Amino acid sequence: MEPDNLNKEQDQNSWAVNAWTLLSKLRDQSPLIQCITNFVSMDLMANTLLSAGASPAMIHSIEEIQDFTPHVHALCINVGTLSPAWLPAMREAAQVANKAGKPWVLDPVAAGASSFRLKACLELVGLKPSVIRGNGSEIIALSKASIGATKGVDSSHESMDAMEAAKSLAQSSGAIVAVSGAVDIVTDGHRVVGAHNGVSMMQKITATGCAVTALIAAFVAVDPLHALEATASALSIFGIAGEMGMAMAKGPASLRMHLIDSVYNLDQAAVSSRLKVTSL
Ligand SMILES: Nc1ncnc2c1ncn2[C@@H]1O[C@H](COP(=O)(O)OP(=O)(O)OP(=O)(O)O)[C@@H](O)[C@H]1O
Ligand SMILES: Cc1ncsc1CCO
Ligand SMILES: [Mg+2]
Repeated sequence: MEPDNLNKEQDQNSWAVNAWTLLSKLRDQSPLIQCITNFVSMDLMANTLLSAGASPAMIHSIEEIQDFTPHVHALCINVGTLSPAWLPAMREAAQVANKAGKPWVLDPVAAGASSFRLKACLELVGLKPSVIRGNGSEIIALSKASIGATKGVDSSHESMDAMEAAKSLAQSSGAIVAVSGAVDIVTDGHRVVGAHNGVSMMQKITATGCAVTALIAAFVAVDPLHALEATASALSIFGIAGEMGMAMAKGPASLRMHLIDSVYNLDQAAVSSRLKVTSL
């Protein structure tokens, strides 16, 4: 084998070993993940976390944050069905998590759909999330801080179109930025990796993006010092489960079921034979 190919194969192996190690840790440690999330995603998000081995808690009332948030292992904030009443709780949860040294992850759903939403997302970005995960259109809107014609919660961009936006958002915010799509991009503003697993039918199930953001929170909870690697691993694991689920599915509704089963049943052989992460 050419030395270049040998290096790539070793790289691939070490990503697969790392992703499997993190999933195993998650299953052993069952981190508690607080999710302040939209009404559409609550079910799929909680079930994705449970099937991966984490312990989800959809606790969003501002009255509970001071008591509860210091004890979680990570926090996921998702603005999908945002209304003014929810914002103070999101703000406070992010601040309490920061104070307690707990990682938190932001999903800026439909960031470019309205000025209210964009302003809220930019404020949350300023509260120092460890990771921001959005689709291409969301990351472009956040990075340019501008609203515009959008398809709402769906992306009108390929993830690759958002590469420069992702790098610049990572540099300005200090967060790891992930853009989901055919290739999931993960960057710290300098290094960029692509996670290639997944099937396009995952876009036809609402809240798969929200669910993978929560899964990222769970992976970062078990490896907070390596958020880029944890993020790429979570995206890869979810993508592999999508591929395996698709082999049994007849359409989006049955893929949803098989996706959750595949996250639950994932073994080392599937991770090491299927995982594909490359430098971009
Ligand atoms: N074309 C594609 N091929 C393979 N996998 C894809 C493709 N598009 C998206 N995915 C995968 O589907 C999942 C959801 O990504 P998507 O970009 O649709 O998120 P989203 O737009 O935020 O979704 P939602 O808002 O409904 O939660 C991710 O795991 C992503 O890797
Ligand atoms: C469809 C939808 N609308 C607001 S949030 C959400 C879930 C996918 O982001
Ligand atoms: Mg989304």
